[in-house]
Amino acid sequence: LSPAARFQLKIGVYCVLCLAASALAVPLCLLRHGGRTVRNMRIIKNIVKNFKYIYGLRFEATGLENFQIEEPCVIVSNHQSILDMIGLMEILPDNCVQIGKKELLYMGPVGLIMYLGGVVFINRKSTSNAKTVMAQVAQTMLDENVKVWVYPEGTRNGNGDLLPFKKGAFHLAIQAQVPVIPVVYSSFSSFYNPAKKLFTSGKIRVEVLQPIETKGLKAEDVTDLTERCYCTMRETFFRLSGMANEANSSGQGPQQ
Ligand SMILES: CCCCC/C=C\C/C=C\CCCCCCCC(=O)SCCNC(=O)CCNC(=O)[C@H](O)C(C)(C)COP(=O)(O)OP(=O)(O)OC[C@H]1O[C@@H](n2cnc3c(N)ncnc32)[C@H](O)[C@@H]1OP(=O)(O)O
Ligand SMILES: CCCCCCCC/C=C\CCCCCCCC(=O)OC[C@@H](O)COP(=O)(O)O
Repeated sequence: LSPAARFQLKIGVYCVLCLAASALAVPLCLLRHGGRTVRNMRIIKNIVKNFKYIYGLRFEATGLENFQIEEPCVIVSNHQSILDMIGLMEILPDNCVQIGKKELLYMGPVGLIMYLGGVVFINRKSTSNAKTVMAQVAQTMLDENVKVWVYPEGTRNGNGDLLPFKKGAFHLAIQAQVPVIPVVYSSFSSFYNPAKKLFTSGKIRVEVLQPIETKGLKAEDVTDLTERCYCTMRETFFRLSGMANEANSSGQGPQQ
């Protein structure tokens, strides 16, 4: 097989795996919990945690103790690829839902299992709709003691840097007055690069950073909080990826 064909095959197998595992997990979740609840995430996590063995991926996680807080929080992490879902499930704390684009809901069993796991779907093309949904999430996370995982770049980005952050996650944290916990995954580029049709086994370093408190912060502090988080995560990304010098280059660019 050519490298391109091998790459396509591995991605194809990943999609089939996700579809098949979701089709298996749907009845398990329905039988165990009867419907849509964050408790289904445990079932999903236990299944997805095995995917890494198929692809020879190894995770080295540090700072997991930073998840051990009683209150809800907003977890923000970098987003490089559809493979991030494996890294997400590797360290996902209990009672944690993700924010996802609404298009994911239409991926057959994969959409259904995300729905059953409590994923909150937003319409990225409508800021006002996304804001309304996020405001409801702020209330729910307090009422039900739920953590929320957001990809603040708002889209996948495998170019070896972080995209400027969108502000939704930080509005959410300030509205709910809960801490932000940044999580950074090292660059996949040494083992996964769609442009070069590269997809081999590899090691991913992941660091859960210390919570950033938001108590007392107001809407006008969102930009500053976003920038602080971005700078810390970008520095950590370069350090974990062995690209320490890059951290001194450009900072948080204009919002997209
Ligand atoms: C068993 C086997 C299973 C197999 C596998 C299957 C499933 C596994 C199960 C679960 C895994 C789920 C994994 C899900 C992954 C999902 C990944 C994604 O989909 S990423 C894409 C979606 N997510 C996001 O987009 C989040 C990040 N985006 C944002 O936060 C955005 O801010 C936004 C809320 C979407 C709005 O977008 P916009 O482009 O308009 O952003 P800006 O940030 O520039 O904001 C514009 C303007 O509005 C103000 N603003 C923003 N948000 C708010 C708010 N909540 N309240 C008030 N104001 C807000 C912002 O400040 C800007 O104004 P200003 O410039 O004046 O400051
Ligand atoms: C009957 C319908 C059949 C549909 C077939 C769908 C086949 C695809 C099956 C499995 C794919 C597994 C996806 C795992 C979920 C990962 C979520 C994810 O990473 O979404 C990307 C999103 O964050 C950002 O999207 P963009 O980068 O803006 O784009």
